[in-house]
Amino acid sequence: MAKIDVAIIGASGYTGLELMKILINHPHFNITYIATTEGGMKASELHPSLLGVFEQEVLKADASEVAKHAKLAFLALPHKAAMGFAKELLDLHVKVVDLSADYRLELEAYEKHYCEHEDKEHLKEAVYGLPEINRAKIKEANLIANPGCYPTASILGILPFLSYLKKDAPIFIDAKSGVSGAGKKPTPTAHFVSINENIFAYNPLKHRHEPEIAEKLRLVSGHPFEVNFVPHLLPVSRGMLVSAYLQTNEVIDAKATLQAFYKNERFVRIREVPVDIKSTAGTNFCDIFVSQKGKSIFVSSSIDNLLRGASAQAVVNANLMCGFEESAGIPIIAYVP
Ligand SMILES: NC(=O)C1=CN([C@@H]2O[C@H](COP(=O)(O)OP(=O)(O)OC[C@H]3O[C@@H](n4cnc5c(N)ncnc54)[C@H](OP(=O)(O)O)[C@@H]3O)[C@@H](O)[C@H]2O)C=CC1
Ligand SMILES: CC(=O)N[C@@H](CCC(=O)OP(=O)(O)O)C(=O)O
Repeated sequence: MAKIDVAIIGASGYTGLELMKILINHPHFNITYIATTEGGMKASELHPSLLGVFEQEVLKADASEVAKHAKLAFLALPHKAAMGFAKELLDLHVKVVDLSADYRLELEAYEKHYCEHEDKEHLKEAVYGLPEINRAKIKEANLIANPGCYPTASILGILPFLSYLKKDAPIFIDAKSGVSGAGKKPTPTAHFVSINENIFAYNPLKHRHEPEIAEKLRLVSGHPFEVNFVPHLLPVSRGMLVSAYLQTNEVIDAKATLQAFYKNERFVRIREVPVDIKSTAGTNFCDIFVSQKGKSIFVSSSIDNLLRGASAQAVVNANLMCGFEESAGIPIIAYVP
């Protein structure tokens, strides 16, 4: 089978590196174009870990050049920078998997929580790339809005219980992320001295992922659940642990419900003991554990923020868009110990 040529824009960042690591060995994709804002170096100069492994030239990002070299492009750019580029690529008939938040939300919510949208036309056709809820649509899509890392872990944990939830009870989500979730640009909170042997909440009840989680739960359930979301920064490089506290209408068998819901899903694993971040680090798995006391449910999920939360999920989406096996080239062996 002929390989499909793909581009990575934003190759200098953390998710750009993870995309390269997955795509270098992918059975059906060929990296033909990689770019940063300025270009002019080799991939191994951007990321010394690629020395002797992947020496491709990094170019200055240019949409018309992408269209000459690739059928599909991964955008690993910050919000706002991504939509300008995506618009150009889509007009040139290049399929796009956008890792940023630019196409994830309905217009009104996006403009309330981010900025004015510069590509309202394509926003209408974007498909939210969480395969467990949108697999059929992803297969037909030209533009994928790859989900945020916190929303991926949160939605996957809550989804099996949505139809049993008490409609007037708020959903509480306590989330913790490794520092790579903030991207490679150093910030005061990500400084070694601030984060080492420390833990703290940030943007409690006003993080931009709260509306993303609420919107997707509403679209699946038809009910506007109140979502209360509090993220924390963990003193680790990668990994994400999300715990949700739920109330059901009736007493259900939570574990049986969870198992039945995900029985055919390759990248969701149901754990018998509370989940941990090391068992999913380096993989596309979302591990989920559930415990209950009558109608009160504790559901906890773990993902690698850079992989299931970004780059590996992006490649799963590209696999589906191109008619390949969903799991082709997707990492499944965790970085343990
Ligand atoms: N890190 C994570 O865990 C997750 C990240 N995401 C999303 O994926 C996208 C990429 O994230 P990540 O790789 O972590 O980010 P990084 O900050 O590590 O990398 C982003 C890259 O984009 C390039 N860039 C291009 N235009 C701009 C600009 N205007 N301002 C700043 N940088 C620019 C920069 O490289 P250069 O200037 O060299 O071109 C930079 O290396 C983001 O939208 C992020 O929100 C989503 C889920 C999880
Ligand atoms: C630890 C940390 O800072 N995490 C980021 C979210 C991760 C991410 O990149 O999500 P988006 O794709 O929506 O930007 C944050 O809280 O903003």
